[in-house]
Amino acid sequence: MFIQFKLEGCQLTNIVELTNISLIRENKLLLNDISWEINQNEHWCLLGLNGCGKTTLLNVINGYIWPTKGEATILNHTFGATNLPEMRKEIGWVSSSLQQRFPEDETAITIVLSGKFASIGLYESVTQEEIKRANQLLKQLKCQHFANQLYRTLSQGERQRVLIARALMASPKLLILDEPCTGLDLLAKEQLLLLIQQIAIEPDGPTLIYVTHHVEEILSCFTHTMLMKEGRVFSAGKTADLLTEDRLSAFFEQEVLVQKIKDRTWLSLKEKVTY
Ligand SMILES: Nc1ncnc2c1ncn2[C@@H]1O[C@H](COP(=O)(O)OP(=O)(O)OP(=O)(O)O)[C@@H](O)[C@H]1O
Repeated sequence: MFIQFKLEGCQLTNIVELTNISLIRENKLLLNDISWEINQNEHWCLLGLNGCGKTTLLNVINGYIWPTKGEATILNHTFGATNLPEMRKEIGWVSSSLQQRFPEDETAITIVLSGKFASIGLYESVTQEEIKRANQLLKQLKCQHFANQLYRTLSQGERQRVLIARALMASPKLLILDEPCTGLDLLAKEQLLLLIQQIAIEPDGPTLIYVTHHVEEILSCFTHTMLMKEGRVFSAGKTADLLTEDRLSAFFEQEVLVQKIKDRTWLSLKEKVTY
């Protein structure tokens, strides 16, 4: 078994339930009537071009941005009638923007331990049990050899793995991975994807939302995919039904060639890019 997860508390219905979410900022419609349902036993990939609203949507799911219209229920917490900080403890979030926010002088293991309290920096005392779990997570994410190294001295790939260990520290029910492969070389990226695949197939592991620009990062564990475009849902459903030449050509508004190699989908343009 990769990592032992404990899902505690009441039985969940849906993991994410967004109904007709719209968001207006500075007279711009950033999210346009988005409905999205994520059930247990599903893992989703969110694919979209730059600026289509992916990060904005994740901020709505985490309760950091309040939608202008629509309803959101995340892990049984209905916005407007819930304690958002409590809800956030059940959500792990890894993004490269988070990488810059940690104190310079903290070690990898301290960063992982802070995940228990969903804090940037460790301000609470920790138990031996928690230290044991942090070490176990570091080991399972292949980071044990730099557990006591200063976080600021780690490479980008090493930091991403530490941040995933941190996100898992509180046994989240939902784990959001926002472009975790940004800046990684080919091997570091494939190693990280392998670890993500292992987390996804854990029987009691968290539901995953994986955000990317790159179709080839959509692993076989991602049962469902949402294609997002200009603040809207372009298509959503079973991954196998979405990653077709017709659908992706319509999505990119450009003829694409789809190649399936070893459970992964690779895209290239049939013609030169058009503007
Ligand atoms: N507070 C704001 N006011 C006005 N426009 C905003 C605001 N926040 C975001 N935007 C705009 O909303 C759009 C969506 O931004 P968002 O960061 O969600 O995109 P994204 O899909 O995550 O992009 P990327 O893949 O490049 O990270 C962008 O055009 C951005 O400029």
